[in-house]
Amino acid sequence: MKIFDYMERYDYEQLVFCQDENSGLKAIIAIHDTTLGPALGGTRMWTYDSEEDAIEDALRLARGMTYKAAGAGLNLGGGKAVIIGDPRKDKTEEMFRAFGRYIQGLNGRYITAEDVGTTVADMDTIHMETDYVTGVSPAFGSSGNPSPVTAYGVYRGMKAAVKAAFGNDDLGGKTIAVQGVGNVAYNLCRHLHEEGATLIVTDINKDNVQRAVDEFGAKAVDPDDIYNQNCDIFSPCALGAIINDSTIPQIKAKVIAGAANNQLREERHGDIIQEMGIVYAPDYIINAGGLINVADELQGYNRDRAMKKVETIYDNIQKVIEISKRDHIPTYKAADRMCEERIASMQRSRSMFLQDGKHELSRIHHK
Ligand SMILES: NC(=O)c1ccc[n+]([C@@H]2O[C@H](COP(=O)([O-])OP(=O)(O)OC[C@H]3O[C@@H](n4cnc5c(N)ncnc54)[C@H](O)[C@@H]3O)[C@@H](O)[C@H]2O)c1
Ligand SMILES: CC(C)C[C@H](N)C(=O)O
Repeated sequence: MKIFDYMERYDYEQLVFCQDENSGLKAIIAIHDTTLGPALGGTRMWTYDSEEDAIEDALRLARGMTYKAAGAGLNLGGGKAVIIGDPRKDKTEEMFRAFGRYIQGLNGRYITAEDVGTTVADMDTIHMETDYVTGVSPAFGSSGNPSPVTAYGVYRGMKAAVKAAFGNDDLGGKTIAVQGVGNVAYNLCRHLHEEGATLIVTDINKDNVQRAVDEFGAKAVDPDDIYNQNCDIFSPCALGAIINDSTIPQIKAKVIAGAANNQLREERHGDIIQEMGIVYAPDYIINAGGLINVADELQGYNRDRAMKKVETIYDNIQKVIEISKRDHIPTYKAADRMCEERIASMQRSRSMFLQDGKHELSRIHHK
């Protein structure tokens, strides 16, 4: 991979490599765009096959966060971090504290939170070294685990997409195939089950599957069989790039709405599913609930205020679908357009000089 070529193509600001021999930390922090504010995005811990895979994941996820924050109406930029390692075996206090010190060194350009493979306890450890971390334990006045809030946002966004596809937003009686029933999807399944949906689930983790079977009466299928299920909605809630050349021909659902980041392997896959008449709820719009929730910590966390903002995901999905119809473009392009327009217009307004500008880090700096 030619790193500068890649960074130039999507206009990345910064890529930081963190190495600490003592703790074994090998991490990458990618900052995509800070036009709207400091870059906020989670830290993923994963056993990457190669360093190149880890760099690419950090870069792709960081760019997604720029769009996620812009689409959700937040004054935040996009960034993401990855730690190379097995979250079940390789975590230590030294590692996360070393990582926290690297974040502190960026002096607020990047703020972290949870992602796949990291937990509230990890954020608490990072918090020993830096204030630039969210999703910390409620005991610190923070918002805690973002996953249930992400799940609620996905549930609301799914209803908006279902309304566009079926004429009303009732999920009762709908069959929903859920890929991955981890932190977010477990909570999502609870909302769907409560509304009377029939669930089909899969996961590579057998305990997670069993929990969904036991608690929500879900039907379990093998991971490779989730795409071709007879269902109304396909909900990808595991990892990215699962909408691709080999899965698309199998999909029978009328709606794709799930929590996973970077669901389209390539943009052209978004064009293909649009042509098939599938309503695709763009990932970074529908899964913004966790970001909205942790971002609220920067103002002094208020759960009611955060949840009110999470409700707007329903409206945002509707807005994207309207733009898609108006401009005759797929929903993923409509979402990009909506977010890019906001960033560009804020960029223009920020060129105006203010002697002492207010920004998102005021809370931290005025402590
Ligand atoms: N946690 C959040 O608040 C949040 C917010 C926005 C987006 N997301 C995204 O949502 C997705 C899920 O996040 P999470 O926090 O629930 O993670 P998680 O690790 O708790 O859950 C993911 C689940 O997917 C399963 N899985 C992995 N590969 C699979 C495969 N090939 N087939 C089937 N199952 C597979 C895992 O075993 C796990 O149970 C991720 O893509 C994450 O980036 C999460
Ligand atoms: C809680 C968020 C800041 C991070 C989350 N993992 C996301 O991708 O949106």
